[in-house]
Amino acid sequence: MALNQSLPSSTRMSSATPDTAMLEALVPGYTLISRFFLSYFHIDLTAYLQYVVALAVFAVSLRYISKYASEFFQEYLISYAEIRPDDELFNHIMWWMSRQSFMQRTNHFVASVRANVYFCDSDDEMDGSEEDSEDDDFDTDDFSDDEKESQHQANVVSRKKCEPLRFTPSEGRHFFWYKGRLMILERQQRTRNGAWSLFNERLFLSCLGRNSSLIKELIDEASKAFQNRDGNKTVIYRAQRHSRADPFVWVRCMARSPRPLSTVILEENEKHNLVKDMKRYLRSRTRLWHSNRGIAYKRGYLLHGPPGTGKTSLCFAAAGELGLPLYLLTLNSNSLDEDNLYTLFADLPRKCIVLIEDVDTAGITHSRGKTATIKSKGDNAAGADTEETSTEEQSSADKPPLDKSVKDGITLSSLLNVIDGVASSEGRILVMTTNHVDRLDEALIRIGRVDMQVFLGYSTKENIKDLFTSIYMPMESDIPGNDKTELKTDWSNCHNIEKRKIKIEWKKKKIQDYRNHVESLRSRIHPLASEFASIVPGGIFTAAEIQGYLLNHIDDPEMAIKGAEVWAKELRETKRPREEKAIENGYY
Ligand SMILES: Nc1ncnc2c1ncn2[C@@H]1O[C@H](COP(=O)(O)OP(=O)(O)OP(=O)(O)O)[C@@H](O)[C@H]1O
Repeated sequence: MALNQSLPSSTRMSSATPDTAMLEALVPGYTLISRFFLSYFHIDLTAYLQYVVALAVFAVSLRYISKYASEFFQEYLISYAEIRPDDELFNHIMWWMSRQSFMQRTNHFVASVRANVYFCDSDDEMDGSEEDSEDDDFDTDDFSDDEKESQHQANVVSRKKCEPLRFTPSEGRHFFWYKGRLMILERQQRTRNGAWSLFNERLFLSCLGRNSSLIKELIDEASKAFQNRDGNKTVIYRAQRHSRADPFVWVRCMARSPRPLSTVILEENEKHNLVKDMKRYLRSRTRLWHSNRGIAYKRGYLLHGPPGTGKTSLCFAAAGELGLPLYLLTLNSNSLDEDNLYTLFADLPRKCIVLIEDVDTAGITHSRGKTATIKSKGDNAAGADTEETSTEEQSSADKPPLDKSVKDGITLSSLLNVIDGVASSEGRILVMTTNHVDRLDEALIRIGRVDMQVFLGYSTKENIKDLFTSIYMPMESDIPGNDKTELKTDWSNCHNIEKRKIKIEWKKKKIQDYRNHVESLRSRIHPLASEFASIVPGGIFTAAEIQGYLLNHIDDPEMAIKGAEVWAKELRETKRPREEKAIENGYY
């Protein structure tokens, strides 16, 4: 013992080597730490070896015990639900959370304005701000027109600056009470290669106890609340991806008030036949009829015609009329491949409209890529329509190819497989639009893939009259007092009862004046429409062009008529070279 004490410290250290080696294995860096203590504090950790070992063993076992205890706890004592970010439910929960009072009290949250993934379409709030603006118009009546205009502008600008703030739970655990029980929401985010990706997020909802009914109730409530705010609006989804590494998925982009079918001006028969056909297809007995006969339950439409003739508008109005969500898909992206397209179609709900706009510009016209053809033959071996495919290929081969035969992304073959292959999704309505129907491959528009074609052409005299009427004819909801705008006016800051009465009387008079103006406009609108149609030539302008002109004179139909001749002449001159070129190319 005395000998050991007289030895230099380095020798003492080396005599403890087997122990330190063991400690080094348990506590990496132990040797360095003990040397540090010895040289600077003159404390020999080896003297406390048994305590250090005990501590190390305790720390290691605690790690394991806590891991197993937490697993046991999660397995047997709590219920939890995982919500994946590629599921629409993720947005429902985040939106619902943002509305809960505990989000106002929490001290770690994500703050955002409307333009984010959960709140990209708070139409309800938008409507509110529009209503306010109408009140502004009434209240600024004492000013001159210029002052009124600049005050209105100032209001609009200030409203724009005041985007509503939304707070959602940030990464980590959040505790809150729901129906008297403690709930935990855990948001986990993992970055991929340093980049944030929505798809790497995970959301867990948990509560104490093995009964998960409360979590299900919460999810149900959040989902219903989210859907209820849409009311009868047409919800629009778009295929998009969050980063280059992610696949395309359907992302809800907005919910818009449905467009009345009557505001899409074209032959009455055409649009009613289209909607009637869609309605017939959606009946449950049609589904049964198809399944009894082994006929694929799907329906395709092609809307074609020059740009600005109402193809998209018609599709949107039909979605509103049928109460279906609209799924927008563009095939132009090089990174969209057959597998991804297939997944997108597989993810569609049972009843919806898929709109593929400008299908001719997707680089898949007239030509089935070599690789894709081989692929489609392979698919046919699995039971698809072999004979038909080969005849279609023959017909395609006869035509001069307009595009490269193979492109990155979607090939014609891929598209045909997805919309009409054996495993393609059933129940959806597919609408394709094009400006150049003659450029499309026959295979794409053959009966079965496209069951009805609707041509939307330049506006006829009758269409011009209808367009004029639909733009200037006041609607019931335009009249103040017929909707909630009048009731929403805030008189609360007007405490003087007499003054208040005067204000209300004043407002009533304003409304009456506006009603008189509307009545007078209503009685004049049809003769004005006929006059406008007699000036603007039929069969030359698109509805979009005419609408654009009329919107420039939105407050003054008489002025629109006055300037119509000059406008039509000038537009015709600018269009002439385009028309000639189009005729030369055989497009129209
Ligand atoms: N037939 C129509 N009836 C009423 N409005 C129309 C009509 N056609 C076009 N419009 C108006 O013109 C604008 C453009 O219409 P829309 O996008 O539906 O045309 P489109 O044929 O789909 O054009 P594109 O081929 O360029 O996609 C919209 O604001 C729409 O209100």
